[in-house]
Amino acid sequence: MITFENLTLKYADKLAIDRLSLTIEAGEKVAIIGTSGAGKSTLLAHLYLLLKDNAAYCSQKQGLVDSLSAYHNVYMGALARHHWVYNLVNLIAPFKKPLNEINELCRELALDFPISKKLSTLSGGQRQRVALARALYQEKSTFIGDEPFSALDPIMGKRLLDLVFARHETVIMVLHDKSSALSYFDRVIGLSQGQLKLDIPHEEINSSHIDELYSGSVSDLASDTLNHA
Ligand SMILES: Nc1ncnc2c1ncn2[C@@H]1O[C@H](COP(=O)(O)OP(=O)(O)OP(=O)(O)O)[C@@H](O)[C@H]1O
Repeated sequence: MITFENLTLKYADKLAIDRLSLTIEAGEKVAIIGTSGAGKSTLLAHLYLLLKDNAAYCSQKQGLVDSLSAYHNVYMGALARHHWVYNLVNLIAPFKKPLNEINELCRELALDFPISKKLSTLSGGQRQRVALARALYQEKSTFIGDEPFSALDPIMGKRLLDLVFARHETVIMVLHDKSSALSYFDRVIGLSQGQLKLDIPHEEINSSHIDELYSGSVSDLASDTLNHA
């Protein structure tokens, strides 16, 4: 589905991704882990650029509009599916079909308040779920998420992970939750200082691989695990 070799990405002089080669096949569920500043968000944003037509992207920045309702923020996920006149009328007087669909989606995400509520009045966890609802409402085959459950409790996070997996063929997600990375994903990729240090399939990964990546003692691991790449 996507492949690149020796990818290098910089912000001015700051190296963020360092000669990274990667292939991700359609249907894979890939977790991306690594310490803060390792280059995870930069890699994810690049993957989204490459997969844009078929992917929904839930970024850390969210890009929600505070002055609009939860309904309209979620509806933004469907803007590209409709004529601009339909979108404009729906902005002023929402149509029944998207209202019902978004009500149902918000119910699944445990957003138990009226969807007419303004974004500016929501909590961090509620905003994160509105951003997730907008991504789900895009109905794309690939989900790209940058810590999309970071503000949620673990039970809610796992419930929403199930939902994301059920609705997307391919999932590529940055997350810090070790147990989810180990138990849910087909493959775990680890970055350190912009370099690919781990690439291990589900059957072979264990928590010590992740601990070593986070403790910085991953250099020996790299040569073993990258054979799977
Ligand atoms: N807009 C920017 N301008 C300059 N440097 C940046 C910018 N965004 C990120 N960086 C730098 O690029 C490197 C990679 O950043 P990135 O956000 O991809 O890391 P990350 O692994 O996602 O971190 P975190 O877990 O904290 O979100 C870091 O050293 C960061 O300081």
